[in-house]
Amino acid sequence: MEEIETLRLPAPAKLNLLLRVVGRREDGYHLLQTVFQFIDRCDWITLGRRTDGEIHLKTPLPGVPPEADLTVRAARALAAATGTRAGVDIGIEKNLPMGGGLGGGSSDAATVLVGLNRLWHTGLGVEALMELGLKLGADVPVFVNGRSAWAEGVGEQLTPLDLPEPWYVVVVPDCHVATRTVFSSPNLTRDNKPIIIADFIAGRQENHCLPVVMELYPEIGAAMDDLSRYSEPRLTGTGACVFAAFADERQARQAAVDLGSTRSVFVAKGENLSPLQRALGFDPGSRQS
Ligand SMILES: C[C@@](CO)(OP(=O)(O)O)[C@H](O)COP(=O)(O)OP(=O)(O)OC[C@H]1O[C@@H](n2ccc(N)nc2=O)[C@H](O)[C@@H]1O
Ligand SMILES: Nc1ncnc2c1ncn2[C@@H]1O[C@H](COP(=O)(O)OP(=O)(O)O)[C@@H](O)[C@H]1O
Repeated sequence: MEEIETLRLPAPAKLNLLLRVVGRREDGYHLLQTVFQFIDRCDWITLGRRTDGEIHLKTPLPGVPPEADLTVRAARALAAATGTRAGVDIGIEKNLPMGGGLGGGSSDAATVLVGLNRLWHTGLGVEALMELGLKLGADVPVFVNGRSAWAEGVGEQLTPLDLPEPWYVVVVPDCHVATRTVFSSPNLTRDNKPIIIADFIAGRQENHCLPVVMELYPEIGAAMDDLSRYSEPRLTGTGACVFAAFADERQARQAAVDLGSTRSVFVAKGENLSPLQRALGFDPGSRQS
């Protein structure tokens, strides 16, 4: 069988369709209830095999030292866990705004874990990859698993959900939100009562970070006001991006054209199977990686 030398794979964005803060762990991390859905807007990751054991980032991102980049950290984590002597050249085509609440960094890391596990023949199962990913960021496991999900804990306790797959208009406000800033605000309500999945299915879609985010970043409230002229606006994660769902692609595209005269905006389709797993030909329901 011919050896694969290079893989080029998508790293999709996620939206948080709900984000609730229901407590705090001893280490200060917040306990969440959230719903993740993927969208077909993606970064693209290229992985080229090296035989010298080096892990090299060919396309460093502005403001992110290569050793801090989540793709490099993911590759190092997989190498350390498996003891492989293989190396890799990593390329990132960045389409997702950084600090946008779309999970781009976490998704890049997940794509490296899943892609390199294949390129390097390291043979870890999906659970082991999710566990490695969790050490890199709370959002990495859902991108490794690749199914829309209800999540609890810090986002690692996943229950796959079969959701409607609407069109989304996503507005990218002109500001970056540091997740840490939002979670360290004294004004964040941290003791909300937990709900159950059926409550979400019945229509709950609040984001408990929204009041703090609107107070710290007025630009995000302004973007929500603009989007609310077309459909009900929501915040993804701790922001900055806001989004609204449309049943119809034409309406979504028309809203994006209107908003696009003054704002950075894109249209994307909700997807319950991640574009990464689709690209790798994973059978939904199969646990093979
Ligand atoms: C809020 C969510 C929802 O999907 O997404 P984003 O808005 O960042 O995309 C995630 O849980 C983001 O998880 P993760 O990607 O691990 O967050 P990081 O940026 O590493 O977190 C930065 C800091 O925020 C605080 N933090 C983060 C997550 C959490 N559940 N509780 C916290 O208190 C911690 O102080 C942490 O050191
Ligand atoms: N490959 C990467 N892509 C994006 N951000 C990265 C990456 N590696 C490290 N980071 C750091 O992670 C931070 C959060 O990135 P990102 O995942 O895009 O935002 P969010 O968590 O708001 O969805 C960035 O501001 C950056 O400093």
